[in-house]
Amino acid sequence: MANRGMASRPNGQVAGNKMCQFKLVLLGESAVGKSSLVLRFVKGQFHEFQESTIGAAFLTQTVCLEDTTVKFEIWDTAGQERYHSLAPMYYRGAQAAIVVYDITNQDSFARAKNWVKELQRQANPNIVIALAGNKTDLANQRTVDFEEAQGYSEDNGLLFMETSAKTAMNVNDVFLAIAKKLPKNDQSMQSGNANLTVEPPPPSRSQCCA
Ligand SMILES: Nc1nc2c(ncn2[C@@H]2O[C@H](COP(=O)(O)OP(=O)(O)OP(=O)(O)O)[C@@H](O)[C@H]2O)c(=O)[nH]1
Repeated sequence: MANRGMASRPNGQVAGNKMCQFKLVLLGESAVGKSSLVLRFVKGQFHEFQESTIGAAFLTQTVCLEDTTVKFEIWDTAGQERYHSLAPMYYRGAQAAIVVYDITNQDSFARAKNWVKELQRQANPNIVIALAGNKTDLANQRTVDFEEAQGYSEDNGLLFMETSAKTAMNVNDVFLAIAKKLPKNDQSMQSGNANLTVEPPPPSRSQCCA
């Protein structure tokens, strides 16, 4: 999805564009589709039998805005309860988070609200949070109202979208909306010919630019 129709460098940066790098974390109950959303966004793929994440997974993807290339360093966390205590390592220092629930599972919505609370208390105070109601392709099994989640998001200053990793609905759009909302200040930008090497950073790294 990145750089379509534009001259790009090997690191995904568009020539002449400013480069900006952000750490983004995905949180949410197990099996809501966090890994599937990342796989769709990064590789354009979907697996019906996606394996449950152990610990966390790291991937990167770039998004091109008008004059800025935004590189996301994505930490896909494991949703199983036994990994809960690891989560702060991944959300600390993150500039963005996607909290995911499954629209067919009320419990996962309640869990998502708890993640939002935890982020608001313990993460970077300026963190951009998006709430994603995933599996909209299963709308006939819906148990979480769109309006309820939208109202909750408005009350809590969150971006909100319903998504489907299976059909790709709104997947790129969530990341794009986050990229647009993130502050592009001097600290997060590099000029056009910057040559970034991106290695999996330690989870506690807090600055967005190499
Ligand atoms: N129908 C449908 N199934 C989905 C969607 N997204 C994910 N799934 C399925 O839901 C299951 C769980 O997906 P994962 O991506 O592994 O979920 P996860 O939140 O990363 O789970 P953990 O790694 O355990 O935290 C898999 O069988 C996926 O194929 C979707 O949008 N629609």
